[in-house]
Amino acid sequence: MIAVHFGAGNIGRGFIGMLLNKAGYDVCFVDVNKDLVSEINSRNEYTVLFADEGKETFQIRGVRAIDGQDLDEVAREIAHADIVTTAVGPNILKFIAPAIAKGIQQRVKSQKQPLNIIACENTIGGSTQLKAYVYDLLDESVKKQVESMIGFPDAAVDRIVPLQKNEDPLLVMVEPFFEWVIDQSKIIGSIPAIEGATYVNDLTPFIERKLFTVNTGHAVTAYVGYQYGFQTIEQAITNESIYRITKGALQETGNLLVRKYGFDPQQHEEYSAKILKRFLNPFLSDDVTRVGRSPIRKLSPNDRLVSPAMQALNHGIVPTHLGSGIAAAFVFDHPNDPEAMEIQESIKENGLTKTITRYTGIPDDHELFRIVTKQLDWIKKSRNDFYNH
Ligand SMILES: NC(=O)C1=CN([C@@H]2O[C@H](COP(=O)(O)OP(=O)(O)OC[C@H]3O[C@@H](n4cnc5c(N)ncnc54)[C@H](O)[C@@H]3O)[C@@H](O)[C@H]2O)C=CC1
Ligand SMILES: O=P(O)(O)OC[C@H]1O[C@](O)(CO)[C@@H](O)[C@@H]1O
Repeated sequence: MIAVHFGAGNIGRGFIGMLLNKAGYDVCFVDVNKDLVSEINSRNEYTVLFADEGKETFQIRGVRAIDGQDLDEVAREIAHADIVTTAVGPNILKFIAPAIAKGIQQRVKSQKQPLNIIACENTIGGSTQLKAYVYDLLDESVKKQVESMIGFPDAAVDRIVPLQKNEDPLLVMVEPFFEWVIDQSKIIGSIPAIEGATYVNDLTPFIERKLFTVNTGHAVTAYVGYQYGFQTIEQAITNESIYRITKGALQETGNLLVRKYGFDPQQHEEYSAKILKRFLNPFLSDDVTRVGRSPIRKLSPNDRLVSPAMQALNHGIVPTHLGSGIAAAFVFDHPNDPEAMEIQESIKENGLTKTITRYTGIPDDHELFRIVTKQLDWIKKSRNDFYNH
C-alpha cells in the first residue's frame, strides 16, 4: 500500500506520516525542500520524540521522498497510490493541485481503484478547497469519472508540533496527544484502516470544536502573549492576565459550541481545560510567533477568531475576550512574518478602520467592530502597564 503525503514538515513527519507508516503504508513524502527530500532518501527513516516526562522515541522506517517540483514523478506516484494526504499549510493547497490533477488524469486512464485525498490542514473544508483547485485543472472529459473514483474527505487534525531545534534535521518532537477525525461520508471505496484515525459522518461539529478551542485559544495566547513580550506559549499562558483572557475566549467559544451543537456543557468544559493544560506543557517550547504565524489567514472571516466571534454575537454571547485576541492580532508586528508586515503596512497606508474591515470582513458599524477597537485600546493600555511595573 502506498501513501503519498505532501509536506514532510512537522505534522507530515510527526503526525500523519507516522500514523500512515504504523498502519502499514509505504510512505512517500512530497516536499519542495530539496535538503529535506535528500536527507529522507539517504536514511529512509527518522525519529519521533514524545515531549513529556517519558521522552519515548519511535523509529519510522522505510520512508522515502520526492521533489514536489518534479510534476511527472509526483503524478506517477499518485497514479498508483492507495491514499494521498497533505500537511503543507492551507495557502499552499493551490500549488500542489497541478501535480495531483496530473496524477489523477493518469490514474483514471489506467485503473479503476478508488483513491481518497485528505488535506490535514488547520482550516475548515481543506480537502474540499483542494478538490476545487484540482477540478479547475481537470479535462472536462475525465471529471465524471473522477467524481466516482476520487474522494476528498475533509478532516480535523490536532497535535501540537512546535518548530524543531534539533541537531538531527529529521527528528521531530511532538506532544503525545493527537486527534485525526475524517469525514467518512465523503470516502470513496473502503475506509482506510489507520489506527488512531476516527471516522465520523458529520465533521462540522468536530472541526469547529477543534478550531474554535485549540486554535482559537492558541491564537489568543500567542497574540496577547506577543504584546506582553513573551517568547513561548508556556510563558504567556503562565501569566495570570493572559490565562484569564484565553480562558474567557474559550468560555465564549464553548458557550457558542454548546448552544450550536448541543454538546454537554460539563464535557465541553473538561475538553477546554485539557487544552489549556496542553498549552502549559513544559516539555514543548512553542514560540508565540509560530502559533501566531500568518495573521491574515487567522483573521479571515471563516477562521478561528472572527468566525466564532461573529457566531457568538448571533447567539447572544458577547465576545469580549475573542475581541481581545482579534485586536492583538492587529498589533502583531513580527518582522519575519510577511502577513504581519502586510497588515502593519495597511494600517500605515489606509488606517486602522479600513484595515480591520479589509482583513476580517467586519463592517465598521458592526457591534464586533466596536468590541475589537475597544479591546485594542485596552490591550495597548494593559501592555504599557505591564511594561511599567
Ligand atoms: N504544527 C502543528 O502543530 C500543526 C499544524 N497543522 C497544520 O498542518 C499544516 C502543516 O503545518 P506544519 O507541519 O507545522 O508546517 P511545516 O512548515 O513544518 O511543514 C510544511 C511542509 O510543507 C512543505 N511544502 C511547502 N510547499 C510545498 C509544496 N508546494 N509541495 C510540497 N511540500 C510543500 C514545506 O517545505 C514543509 O516541509 C498546516 O496547515 C498547519 O496549520 C495542524 C495541526 C498541528
Ligand atoms: O498551524 P497554524 O494554522 O498556523 O496555527 C498554529 C496552530 O496550529 C497548531 O499548530 C496545531 O493545531 C497549533 O499549535 C496552533 O493553534
